[in-house]
Amino acid sequence: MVVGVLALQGSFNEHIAALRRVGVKGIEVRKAEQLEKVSSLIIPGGESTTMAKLAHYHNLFPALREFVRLGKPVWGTCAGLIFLADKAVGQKEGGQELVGGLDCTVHRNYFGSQLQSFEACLSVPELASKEGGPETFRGVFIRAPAVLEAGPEVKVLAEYLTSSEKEGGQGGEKVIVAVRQGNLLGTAFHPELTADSRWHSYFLKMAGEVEEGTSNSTVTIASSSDLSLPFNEHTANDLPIFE
Ligand SMILES: NC(=O)CC[C@H](N)C(=O)O
Repeated sequence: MVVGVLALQGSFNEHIAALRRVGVKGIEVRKAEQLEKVSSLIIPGGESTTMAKLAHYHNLFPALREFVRLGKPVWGTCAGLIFLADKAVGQKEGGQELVGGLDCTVHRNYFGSQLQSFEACLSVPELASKEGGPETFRGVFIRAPAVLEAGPEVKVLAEYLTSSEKEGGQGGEKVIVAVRQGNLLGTAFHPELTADSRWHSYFLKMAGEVEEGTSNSTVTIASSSDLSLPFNEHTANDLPIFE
């Protein structure tokens, strides 16, 4: 399986490295014709406004929309989630172009500025292995978006309980941070910045099922030896800066 990774801006190298760790080749996609060579696509985190400008410049939007429309598997992380949403709020003046397809409204910077970046332990039942592996996942949130509204076809895979007012919202509020709608997967955080490759395995399994035509919204994750690896030691101060 060859997975395309949109390589206009942001953490595309980290996704390619994460794919390599699970034994899959990821190839950089910058042009519409390169999309024809891949069966699934990851849209990385970064800065969605900049990425949208670059995608527009390279005339990629029609091909990306067609890719989604054809039912090919696409995973958007952070800025990539914003790209996939049908609607985004909190955009810069004049708005920004979206690929769409995911029946969601996202807030671009729900958790605040770069300084409000954080890590949090999330409960993700879909990531638990059959053998009873953990369902918890350490999410790295960098100036992260959140899903404000999700349509009936959207399955919520993870929520985050805000604990204080400075993280946005009123505190003690549940916000949606991971979703799946058929062939589309969206995470508000950055699994490619951790050593835990279960989200990449989840996407590959999902992509395999979409290709075989046996897709439903449930994917079984095999237990992964990667779980014993330590997480990368990111702190809010040494996280990559995405403007
Ligand atoms: N880490 C990220 O991808 C941040 C996304 C950012 N909030 C945006 O609007 O693009």
